[in-house]
Amino acid sequence: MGADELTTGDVVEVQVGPIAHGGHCVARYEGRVLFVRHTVPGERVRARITEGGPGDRFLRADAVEIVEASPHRVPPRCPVSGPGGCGGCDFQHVSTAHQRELKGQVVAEQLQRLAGVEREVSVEALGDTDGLGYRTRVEFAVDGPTIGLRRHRSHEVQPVPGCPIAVPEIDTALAEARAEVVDAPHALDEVAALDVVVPSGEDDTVVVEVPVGATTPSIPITEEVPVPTGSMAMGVDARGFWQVHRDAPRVLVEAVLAAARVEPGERVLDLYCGVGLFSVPLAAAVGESGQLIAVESDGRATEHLRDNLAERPWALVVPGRVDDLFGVPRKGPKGGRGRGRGRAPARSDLLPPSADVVVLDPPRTGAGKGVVVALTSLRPRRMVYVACDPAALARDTAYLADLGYTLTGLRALDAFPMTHHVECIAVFEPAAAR
Ligand SMILES: C[S@@+](CC[C@H](N)C(=O)[O-])C[C@H]1O[C@@H](n2cnc3c(N)ncnc32)[C@H](O)[C@@H]1O
Repeated sequence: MGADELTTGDVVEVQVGPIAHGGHCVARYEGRVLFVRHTVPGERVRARITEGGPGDRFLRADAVEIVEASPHRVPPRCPVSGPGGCGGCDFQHVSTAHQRELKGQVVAEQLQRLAGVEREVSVEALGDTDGLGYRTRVEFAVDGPTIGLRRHRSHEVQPVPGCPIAVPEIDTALAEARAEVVDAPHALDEVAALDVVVPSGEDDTVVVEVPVGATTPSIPITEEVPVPTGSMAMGVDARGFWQVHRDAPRVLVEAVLAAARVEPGERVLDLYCGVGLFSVPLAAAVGESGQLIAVESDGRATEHLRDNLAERPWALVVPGRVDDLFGVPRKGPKGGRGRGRGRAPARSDLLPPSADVVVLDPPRTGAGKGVVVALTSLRPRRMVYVACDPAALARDTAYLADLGYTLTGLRALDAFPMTHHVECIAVFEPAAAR
């Protein structure tokens, strides 16, 4: 079969090359690039094309037969994780130690390619190393009486017997929901998803029924996070943003505090702060002679943030989008006259003219050039950038370098075992100050 004619459904034998960002490996078939899932670098596999055809820049494929296996291949711990199955995990077939090596290679490759930074990256396990039983939140998709998880790049629902990467309480809740549907087959007809949450600060599992075409009720819960001074109880919505790995809140707080090296009396910005996982301990670190400014755009998260910071009146909550508050124009839709085109909005007076330390934890898209420019204009002595997407981090690392801020520290945490996701904590300092 000629490479130019390859199309969805065809099966070809390929030698698998390096890991790429996104949970797949790169392979070539007569020069054409294939992104192959369910394989490991170095393997020889038969791969079925799952997306793409003649004229496409690359094709997506699943390894459906392993001709020569990698020594890092292990039997998947989940029966529905293979080709065509649940799209939640990318690396069930890879030893957890090698998963971390692969993620380290991806972070290093992104930094090298997008920012010209040469650095070996080793990814740290969070607590246990088997990569199972860690998720405290799972949103199950519902399709009529079927409860499951979405297939890869699809809306189809794959029924699941349970979720081995979730804490056991989640499987118990799933079994109860299933039993209910057996008794009443139409019970979930108006339900789009079941969001199951196991809050660390409460005894009971919370199951949120997400209705079809209607607003989901907001259900406040309490998370309890061990911190150096004891424990902090934080209010958050059951469906609001919260770190999914049961150990991630504690480990991330420790890592951010260690990276920020905040002194009493300093002014610290915590941007994209959610309900204040970092804001609360940072406010404690600056003390009442200092100032903590916490910025978050989500309305419900901001309400929780105010409550969570209530005992620290030197902490200022600024509701709104970081880009808007800094007067950074938003990008419009491609080629269109999108919102934000034209004159930039004015910078908000709520933001200070300078800061000692900036902590930022933006969503997957990263901060972007405009925000990075605004942050460097505050002349912080340190920026701590928490990133869930290594490509966005690498792109922003390049912008920061152009503006005189060098990457001086990096930790990568395996906060999402079995998936390709990785959490990075990067430290940037002014080049001249080093
Ligand atoms: C990755 S979460 C981090 C939250 C917090 N640091 C934590 O670990 O719990 C990113 C947060 O940024 C908020 N967000 C997204 N875009 C934003 C924007 N443009 N400006 C301000 N906040 C934003 C989201 O609502 C979310 O709470």
